[in-house]
Amino acid sequence: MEHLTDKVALVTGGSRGIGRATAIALAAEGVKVAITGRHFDSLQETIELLETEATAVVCDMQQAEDIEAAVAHTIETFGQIDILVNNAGIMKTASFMETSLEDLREMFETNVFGMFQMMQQVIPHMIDRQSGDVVNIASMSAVNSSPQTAAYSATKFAVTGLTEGMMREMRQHNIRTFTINPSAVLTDLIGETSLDPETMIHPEDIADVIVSQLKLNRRTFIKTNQIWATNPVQK
Ligand SMILES: NC(=O)c1ccc[n+]([C@@H]2O[C@H](COP(=O)([O-])OP(=O)(O)OC[C@H]3O[C@@H](n4cnc5c(N)ncnc54)[C@H](O)[C@@H]3O)[C@@H](O)[C@H]2O)c1
Ligand SMILES: CC(=O)[C@H](C)O
Repeated sequence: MEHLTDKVALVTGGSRGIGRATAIALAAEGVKVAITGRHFDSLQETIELLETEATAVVCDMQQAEDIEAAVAHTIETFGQIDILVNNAGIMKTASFMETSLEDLREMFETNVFGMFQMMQQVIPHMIDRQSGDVVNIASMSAVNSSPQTAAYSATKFAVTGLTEGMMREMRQHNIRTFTINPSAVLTDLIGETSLDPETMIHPEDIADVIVSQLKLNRRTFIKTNQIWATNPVQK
């Protein structure tokens, strides 16, 4: 297994949920962490939980100049980026006929275009160093689409396509790319559910999977996974 100590990670959407849990888990491994999000105060709350060198940057994934500035800040602060965790995302649920074009666009802006721009900013630094790890959070909604989530699913299917093609181009540069496909995780994004929270996946469980995959010997990686709750029960 690889050690992650002294590596540098940039985690998007680090203010809560899966992003916060991942930042905490990476920090516990000795990784220096930069987190991004839209609100300075909630980013600061995460920073206080990190037992490592850490920095926070306000960055709206819908703004290309914010993404550029966040990457520049991370490189200026830590000198490199070894691990990019593309986690920031939104979900708006509605029946197909009630889905507005505006909501579809907003989800594509954050979940797909933001991720695309973040990768285009970070990957050149990884190519220069002939090493890097990109972790893209897709979803089980990238595998199966369902009533009420056709538009969200479309963004996550797009994440899969974007990620796989990029991965096939970049592995010749020793860049590993992991697509993470969780089912329902207990976070603000999922909101109220009929499931007993204790039986759902918790954000820390996703963080554990990410850390364990990153620790694999660099000659190998898990291209895509599917993370399920063992026995989700109704409340
Ligand atoms: N919770 C689930 O059931 C679940 C399941 C599968 C995949 N996912 C994916 O996991 C990722 C994280 O979701 P979560 O469940 O932790 O949700 P969350 O709502 O708790 O966190 C989402 C994070 O993304 C940030 N974010 C949203 N829009 C942004 C923007 N425009 N610019 C910058 N930051 C922005 C938020 O501020 C927040 O920090 C998302 O990509 C989501 O689609 C979640
Ligand atoms: C919210 C989500 O992405 C689903 C449940 O996989």
